[in-house]
Amino acid sequence: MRYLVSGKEMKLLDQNTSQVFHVPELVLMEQASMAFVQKLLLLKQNKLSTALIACGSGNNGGDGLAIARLLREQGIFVFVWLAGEEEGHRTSSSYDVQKQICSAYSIPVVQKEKVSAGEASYDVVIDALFGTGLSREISGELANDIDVLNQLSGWKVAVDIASGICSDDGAVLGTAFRADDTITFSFGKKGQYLWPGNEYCGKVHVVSMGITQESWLDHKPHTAVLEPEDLKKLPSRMAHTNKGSYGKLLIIAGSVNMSGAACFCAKAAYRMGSGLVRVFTCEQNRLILQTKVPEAVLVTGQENEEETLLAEQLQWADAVVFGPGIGTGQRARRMTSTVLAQCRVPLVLDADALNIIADQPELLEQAKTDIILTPHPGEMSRLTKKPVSEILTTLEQSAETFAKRFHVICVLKDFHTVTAVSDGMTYVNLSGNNGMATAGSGDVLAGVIGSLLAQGMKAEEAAPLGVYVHGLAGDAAKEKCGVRGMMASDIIEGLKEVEKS
Ligand SMILES: NC(=O)C1=CN([C@@H]2O[C@H](COP(=O)(O)OP(=O)(O)OC[C@H]3O[C@@H](n4cnc5c(N)ncnc54)[C@H](O)[C@@H]3O)[C@@H](O)[C@H]2O)[C@@H](O)CC1
Ligand SMILES: [K+]
Repeated sequence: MRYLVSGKEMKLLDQNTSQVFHVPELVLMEQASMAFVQKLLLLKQNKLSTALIACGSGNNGGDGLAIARLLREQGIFVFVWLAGEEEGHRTSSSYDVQKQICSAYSIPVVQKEKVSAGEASYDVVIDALFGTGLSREISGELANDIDVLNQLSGWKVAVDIASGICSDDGAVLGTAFRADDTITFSFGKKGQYLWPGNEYCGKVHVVSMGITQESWLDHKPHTAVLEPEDLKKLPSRMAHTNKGSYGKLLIIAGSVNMSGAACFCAKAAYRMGSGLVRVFTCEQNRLILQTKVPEAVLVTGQENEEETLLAEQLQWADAVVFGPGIGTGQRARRMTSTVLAQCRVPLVLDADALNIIADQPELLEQAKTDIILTPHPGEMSRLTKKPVSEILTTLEQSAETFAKRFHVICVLKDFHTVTAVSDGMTYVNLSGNNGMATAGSGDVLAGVIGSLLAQGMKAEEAAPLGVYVHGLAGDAAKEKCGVRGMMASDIIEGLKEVEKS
């Protein structure tokens, strides 16, 4: 697991490193610039001969000037564009020092007219206009400067973060540099991974520059990303075990004409390691389920006995998934009330269950168990009565607010799904790909998380780990069938590969 930080947190880390550990700002700047250059050369395998470095007037610009000097040492023809100064902005003291050094080494400075005329081309265009200090919309000439940079040909690389992207939430403040790669210092910044910032920052590379975990002091980071080493947290398999050792999962899913959701969910749960899965569904789905997932035990009942049967099944289970394909009719509404009132084991609420709860979110307050909700932005919009556009641009905040308000775990699904758990941690998921935007993908996720819960994982661990594993399964599916042809069943097959990774 590694942490992601906001701009404010990065400033705090910076201050603590300078004030408590006595590392001067210029030392950090030098280390950052050296790490940047090392990574840059590694990425292009030393095949660079010309570079343009656009510098703002703060410390991001100071980095840019130091990078110019270090690239020159490597025999690269560098040109710096002092865009911040040209626009009359106040310079930082470290920027002033770096500029003096650049002048002493006669590093060539180009003016805007020359850059915008496109007279010269550069192998790499480096953006050092703004970093984590960006605090308001970019306007006027500086906005135009960014447009000029975006129109240049060549490889585009941002120093720390693409200028114009808010480090906290990924918003575009006015306009933004479009980077192919971003080389960032010490910790990933949240805005590099949240939409739309992720599209502007390109591939993000975190390099070390001398700020360590010790600089957190008493402050606790609260946003994290899971990594391959976190797979060690998956429930272990013991030698002398049987199917009962790996949890009893109840999946309440499917309705007339909706059998697929139950199939995907149950199959995914078995592929995730469950020993026993029961599917509570309607009688019409018997044939298809018994053909597609013969391993699952089916429970169906007549309308007059369904409530009693459901209550019995809730008693049997170690964990429950409720919602995929149940519809939003009277039967589904009755079941929602029963499940929320009577379930005493960890519960995943997905799909139609979320649409029903959207009409009565207070039902969540009555529940007496750990609840994980897995809405996509459309379902979240119905749950919160906020437009989808707002949910998409405030993904982390939306998940966190909902989790806190209802004391639940909120898995807000998107390209980079955000999971807010009730203890205050939030996870941004980086596994997965756009091939997973396909029908049934959400049912697979619900089955994966449900399976981990039934195997005894705590809800606050099962939710982010399930999301991560689901993404890895999607990545394995991409290897086999690409993104266009990927179907939910391929993601289920991909689950088999995760263990090997
Ligand atoms: N955190 C650290 O410890 C280190 C940070 N370094 C660099 O320093 C950067 C942060 O530097 P700064 O805090 O000086 O900030 P920036 O260089 O990102 O921005 C410069 C200044 O521009 C002003 N500004 C903000 N928004 C503006 C807007 N829309 N239009 C015009 N002016 C605006 C602000 O006063 C801000 O301080 C990092 O991104 C990184 O590149 C490195 O030098 C290494 C050490
Ligand atoms: K930048």
